[in-house]
Amino acid sequence: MEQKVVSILDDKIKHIGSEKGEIYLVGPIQLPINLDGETAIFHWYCWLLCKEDLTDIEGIIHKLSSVNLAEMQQSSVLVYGDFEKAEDAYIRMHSICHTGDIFGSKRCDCGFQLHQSLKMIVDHGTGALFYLANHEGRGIGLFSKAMAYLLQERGYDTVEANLNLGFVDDARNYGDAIRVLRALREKQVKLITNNPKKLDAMRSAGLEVAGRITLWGDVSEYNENYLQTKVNRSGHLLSGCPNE
Ligand SMILES: Nc1nc2c(ncn2[C@@H]2O[C@H](COP(=O)(O)OP(=O)(O)OP(=O)(O)O)[C@@H](O)[C@H]2O)c(=O)[nH]1
Repeated sequence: MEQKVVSILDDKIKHIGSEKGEIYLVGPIQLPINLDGETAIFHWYCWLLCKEDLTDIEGIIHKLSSVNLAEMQQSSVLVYGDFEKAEDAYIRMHSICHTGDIFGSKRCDCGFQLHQSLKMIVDHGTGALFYLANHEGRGIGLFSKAMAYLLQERGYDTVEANLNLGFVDDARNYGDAIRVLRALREKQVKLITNNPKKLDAMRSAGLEVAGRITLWGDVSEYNENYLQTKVNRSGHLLSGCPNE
């Protein structure tokens, strides 16, 4: 392996080790993002979860070519502003949504929330958006979400559909994201969410959450039931909703 390659990458990989498994965090990488015609410069990091300690950058590179990472999803985080030192920072823990984020589906509000939370972070001046790749369908996976959608088309609500397919309503875990957050910032954060369970998950993991910022919008005939179910069955808080 070329020494030059090693020296380019060496100080761009952070090892976050614990008995819960190894995390390798690569970055920052400059990412100019188009937000309604304005370009905002974010710093992007991606992380890899690993059972074994790969010791050094050469060990990591060696491993990469022998595992098929494209068959697995990796999570990442977009950081804006002086994230480590600023007193006040916004955090969005965004669960991957293939249909809403990529295709722009209006059956949910995910695409809107992704875009809007990046804008909120930029307007605020400092923050980070965690894009959590193992959260599809609230943790049930894309194929199961497609089956859940079919049940929803026949009258089941989001929660019932998950339960009838043998899942819990919400199978998401924030453990790795919190470990990465801690490596990037130790000070308190404010969470962009309508979901009190996310707040509980952060707080019970020992994170100092100083407040919650609501994020409602893009209500349409296509996602009315979905949003209503969030409030009626999943405990999402309506405070701050424009139609409250
Ligand atoms: N199982 C299931 N998951 C869905 C459905 N629609 C969207 N999702 C997933 O829901 C996740 C987003 O979670 P939500 O419950 O909408 O919102 P939240 O993250 O709990 O709360 P907020 O922080 O307020 O957005 C994404 O992973 C989507 O893929 C659905 O109909 N069924």
